[in-house]
Amino acid sequence: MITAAVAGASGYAGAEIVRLLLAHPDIEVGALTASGNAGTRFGDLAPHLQPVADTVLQPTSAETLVGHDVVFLALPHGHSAAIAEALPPEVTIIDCGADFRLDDEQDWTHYYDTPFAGTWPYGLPELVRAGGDKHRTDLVGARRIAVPGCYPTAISLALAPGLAAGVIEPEDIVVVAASGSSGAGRSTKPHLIGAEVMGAMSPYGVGGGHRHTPEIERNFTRAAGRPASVSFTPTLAPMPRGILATTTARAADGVDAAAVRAAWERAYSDEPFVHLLPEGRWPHTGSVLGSNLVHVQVTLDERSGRVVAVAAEDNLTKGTAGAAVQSMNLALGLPETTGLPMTGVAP
Ligand SMILES: NC(=O)C1=CN([C@@H]2O[C@H](COP(=O)(O)OP(=O)(O)OC[C@H]3O[C@@H](n4cnc5c(N)ncnc54)[C@H](OP(=O)(O)O)[C@@H]3O)[C@@H](O)[C@H]2O)C=CC1
Ligand SMILES: CC(=O)N[C@@H](CCC(=O)OP(=O)(O)O)C(=O)O
Repeated sequence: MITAAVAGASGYAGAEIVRLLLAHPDIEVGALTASGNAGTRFGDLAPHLQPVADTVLQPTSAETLVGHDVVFLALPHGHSAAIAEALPPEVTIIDCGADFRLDDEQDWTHYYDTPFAGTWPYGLPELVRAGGDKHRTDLVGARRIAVPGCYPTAISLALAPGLAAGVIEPEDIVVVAASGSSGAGRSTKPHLIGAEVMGAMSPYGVGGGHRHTPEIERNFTRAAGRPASVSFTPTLAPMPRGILATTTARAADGVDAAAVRAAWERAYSDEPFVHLLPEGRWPHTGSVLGSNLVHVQVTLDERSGRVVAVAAEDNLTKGTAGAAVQSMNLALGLPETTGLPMTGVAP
């Protein structure tokens, strides 16, 4: 058996990793850690995870994590580098935080308030690059992996096939995405209190202010093979889980609807977790909840000359914990789909 520890198990992302690991046939769940909740019985915070309900949360430190084959970090950003440095190089570390996602130090410094820690392979196996190669190749055998942000997963998977195929232009991309409130984590924030969220929607990070903007732009630049620019507006939706990302980009000259469809089919026909819906069907967050799937649809709006691609995911599953476990499978040489839910929980 392969042993795995989860740092930050008391949070939403960490608990979702535990849920997936409990269904993984090759993994034995070891230490679960927290910060202020250290010393608490895990079942008091995550009563849905009965098999480990009596596990007591330990403090988050290299001492409590060492000795496991795999360590998942689901901590606020800025806390991963010190822990990673203190663990032996042979331990597989999967970081769900932002610390190792970006490769441009200036971008990091602009959007985050901690020192730049470096760049690890990016845990989005299905994301295509210019030339057709996918990020999967970076993850096989890797010992350090950075899981993408939840918005960049849905947004990048929605539009990258068109950029890699040259059927859309990389400048002037517009993205509006709605997220359930679990995307913000478990700690109470005034704008996330039930009465503020229920029955209402609102944008935030408007005007290029959201920290996922450079991550999305970097992914699109890699897909296009030339600089991409994105206007990204996130919105908060009155639901616990799920992201619906609507992306649009200018169609390249002379491109028709068949060429657009063919680009997305080529990118995703062999992907177990990215499902291009039949023509005319549009993604719905309720259909992917609890699963590691991303549903995608694309069309050419001939009137505006823009391609519209929409993706739906569960922010906590494919948007975080599922990507973490899928990346772990690749890192350890296990079949990529092992232990990952292919079915959702609708309605
Ligand atoms: N929620 C989501 O959809 C996604 C989250 N992520 C990333 O995953 C990470 C965790 O997010 P999420 O689970 O949502 O957040 P939560 O707020 O739900 O959980 C945060 C976790 O970190 C622990 N923690 C808090 N402060 C510290 C500290 N100073 N040192 C060590 N541990 C600390 C908390 O412990 P305690 O409970 O004891 O306070 C808790 O276990 C973040 O980096 C986030 O960006 C990535 C993609 C999507
Ligand atoms: C609804 C909501 O608040 N969502 C979070 C994104 C969650 C995520 O992916 O966060 P990390 O980049 O921190 O890993 C936000 O917009 O900040």
